Amino acid sequence: MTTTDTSSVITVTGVQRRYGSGKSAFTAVRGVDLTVRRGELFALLGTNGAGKTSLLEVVEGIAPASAGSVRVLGRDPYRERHLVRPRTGIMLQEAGFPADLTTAETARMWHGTLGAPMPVAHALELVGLRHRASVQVKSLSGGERRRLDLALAIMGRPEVLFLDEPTTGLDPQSRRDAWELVRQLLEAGTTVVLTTHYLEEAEELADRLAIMHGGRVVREGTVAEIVAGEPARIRYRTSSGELADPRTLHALPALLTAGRTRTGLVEIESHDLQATLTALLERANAAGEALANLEASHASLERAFLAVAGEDDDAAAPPVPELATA
Ligand SMILES: Nc1ncnc2c1ncn2[C@@H]1O[C@H](COP(=O)(O)OP(=O)(O)OP(=O)(O)O)[C@@H](O)[C@H]1O
Repeated sequence: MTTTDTSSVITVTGVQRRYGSGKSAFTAVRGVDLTVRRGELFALLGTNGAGKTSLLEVVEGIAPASAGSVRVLGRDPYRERHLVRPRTGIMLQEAGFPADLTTAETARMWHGTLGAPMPVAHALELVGLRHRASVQVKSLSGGERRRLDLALAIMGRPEVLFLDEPTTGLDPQSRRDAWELVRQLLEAGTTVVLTTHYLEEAEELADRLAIMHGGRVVREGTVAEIVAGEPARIRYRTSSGELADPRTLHALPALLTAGRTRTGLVEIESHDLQATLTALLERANAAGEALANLEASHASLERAFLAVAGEDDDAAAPPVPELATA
């Protein structure tokens, strides 16, 4: 157990999660170590089926780990659920409240289960749902339901908030409103763990993030740290002259690859954008060549994600060790 660092609100050590048994057993989480610090937003990204929800459920205390250990606020969230749950807020992918209740009735019902909740009207106000208070849940739009889920998750003023794909189905304005609300919660000191398929959301909100693939964390750090490991890219179009032939570019400094896109652009990958671009432009100027549609960009989180998604599940992965006792 690693709870000596008081700034760590969540510590995940060697966690595995296995479904089924015998020959049909499947290990969805294959040995994950993570730390989430107090007051930060930690985003968990990953390809479909990477194991994000499987891991999150263990951290939320909804399911036990098959191996390894988890501490949330210094406690085991599964075995000591009664101590941890009142201090956390959980927004699942599917909430599953009775569809015949109205928005306000649902919120009041939930309100009754909490220790020191904020008033129902305030929670609905924060997510922009007050005007829908008397509408039955089944008549809410998909995005309005997500906002109701969010209202319920924050109603108990949690110290740690888990948001599993909170803005799926929200229109762009509602998504930005939800981000603003999350920012306010962070400013008030809430620790947030978020899963999302919207990389822009992670770029906007995350202090640190992890990318999962095949049951493991394969990248972890700030957005800048993760992106720094990926090459920068230069593209241009030129129909004649030596710069039109990618094979003549091999002498450019910091060059990784040079080739052509399907649409005929010359595409260069570099590990030092400034050095490569400077040398390229000097050559173009000396030769009097015009580089049309010139584009130079550092790697984005999307590029880092796509690189992960293209990695073979087992190529870099050591075998999962035999399960230790949870
Ligand atoms: N109850 C279960 N029994 C067997 N396998 C399961 C079960 N739940 C999930 N899995 C498998 O575990 C793997 C991880 O699933 P999980 O839902 O954790 O992934 P995810 O990263 O949240 O995916 P997504 O982004 O698609 O929501 C998947 O291959 C899934 O099929």
